[in-house]
Amino acid sequence: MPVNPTAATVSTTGPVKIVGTGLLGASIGLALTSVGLDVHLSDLSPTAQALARDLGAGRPFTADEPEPALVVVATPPDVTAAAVVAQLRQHPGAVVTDVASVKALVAAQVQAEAGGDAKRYVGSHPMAGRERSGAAAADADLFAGRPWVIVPGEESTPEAVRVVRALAVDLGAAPVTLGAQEHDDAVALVSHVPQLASSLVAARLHGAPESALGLSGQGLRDVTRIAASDAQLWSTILVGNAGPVGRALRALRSDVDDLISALDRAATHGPLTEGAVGPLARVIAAGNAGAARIPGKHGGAPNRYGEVAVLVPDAPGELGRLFSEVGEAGVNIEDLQLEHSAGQSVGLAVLSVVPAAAEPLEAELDRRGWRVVRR
Ligand SMILES: NC(=O)C1=CN([C@@H]2O[C@H](COP(=O)(O)OP(=O)(O)OC[C@H]3O[C@@H](n4cnc5c(N)ncnc54)[C@H](O)[C@@H]3O)[C@@H](O)[C@H]2O)C=CC1
Ligand SMILES: O=C(O)C(=O)Cc1ccc(O)cc1
Repeated sequence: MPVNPTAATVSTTGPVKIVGTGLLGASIGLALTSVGLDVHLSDLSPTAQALARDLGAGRPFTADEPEPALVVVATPPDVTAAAVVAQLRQHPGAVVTDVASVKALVAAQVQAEAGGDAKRYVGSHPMAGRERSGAAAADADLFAGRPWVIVPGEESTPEAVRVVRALAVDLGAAPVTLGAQEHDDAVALVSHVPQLASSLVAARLHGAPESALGLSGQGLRDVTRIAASDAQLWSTILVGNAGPVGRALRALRSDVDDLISALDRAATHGPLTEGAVGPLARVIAAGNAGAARIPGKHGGAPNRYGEVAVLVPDAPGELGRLFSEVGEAGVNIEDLQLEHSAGQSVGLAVLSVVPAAAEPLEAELDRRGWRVVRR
């Protein structure tokens, strides 16, 4: 589904230079080249740059290129401020933004080192990504419908802010303006602690017996999806937001301590002992209330795609047959997830389709004898 705007509707003017051509840089490059903008790529790793080029995210930056109007720095957070300052110096006519997941540290370093050039810098952070790094995982539609935080510096000009907001809008995102500290506190809660929670739960599975792992279901898969994230990138993000993440983790630890006390009471004195059930139920109920506040879940903003889950027999050709029948029903598969438990004779294919196609497709697959799972 084309979710990016056409060349006629974009207000970003090129050339756009992208420094750091991994997941984020290449995704931005793909989206911008798809609407006809001139995109120049630059990466410390020649191979990362060549891969982004080969995927169609732009062409390598060379010294004879026309000056960029906009530079997007998409490097890991620990080198982002230095890269921003270098780009401000190298391109005196360009607006420079970055997409790092931490903002206060980057803003402070840019302000300290860029001097008068800081007026052309505006920080930003698209709240979109994946648990995979590198250009190979890039997607032009990555930002569609996602918030994109704009963090103007103390000295940013209104024009520089306008240019960065326009980039977010042109990539299909919804710009949200926040201060650097406000941003860092928010992402500690909605992104950085969830990453750690996922990693902590998944880490407990290391060394678990196969017989236990064989019982894994969707709940465990949901909680551990982002445990596959890149360890080096995430360590850099977490130390870059150490204060807010540490505070949020302490609050979590206090809740965990309450749970352990209640469980210890139940383990020692029996499940019905006074003070055992209450704290456990309170945590689950508080979790219900918290989860209900996440936009996009439980009647919030609509998801980008509808999902149709179908049980597929574990036999040669069955998945192919499902794809052909979805095609015959006139529905395009936008994305696919396969869930398969060891030793089971069926797998679950979760097809992402445009929302309006989900229900009719379920009905059609039912009619054709497929076992549709309504979740
Ligand atoms: N991965 C995600 O889901 C998200 C990441 N971000 C932020 O985007 C930035 C990039 O992350 P990813 O694209 O995931 O990482 P990535 O690892 O896929 O790509 C980073 C690229 O930067 C290059 N690089 C490193 N140092 C450089 C330097 N000094 N100059 C030029 N290139 C350099 C690397 O060679 C690599 O190709 C990070 O700051 C991250 O916090 C923001 C939103 C989501
Ligand atoms: O995969 C997910 O669910 C994410 O939330 C991706 C993500 C990772 C890092 C960020 O700084 C922003 C977004």
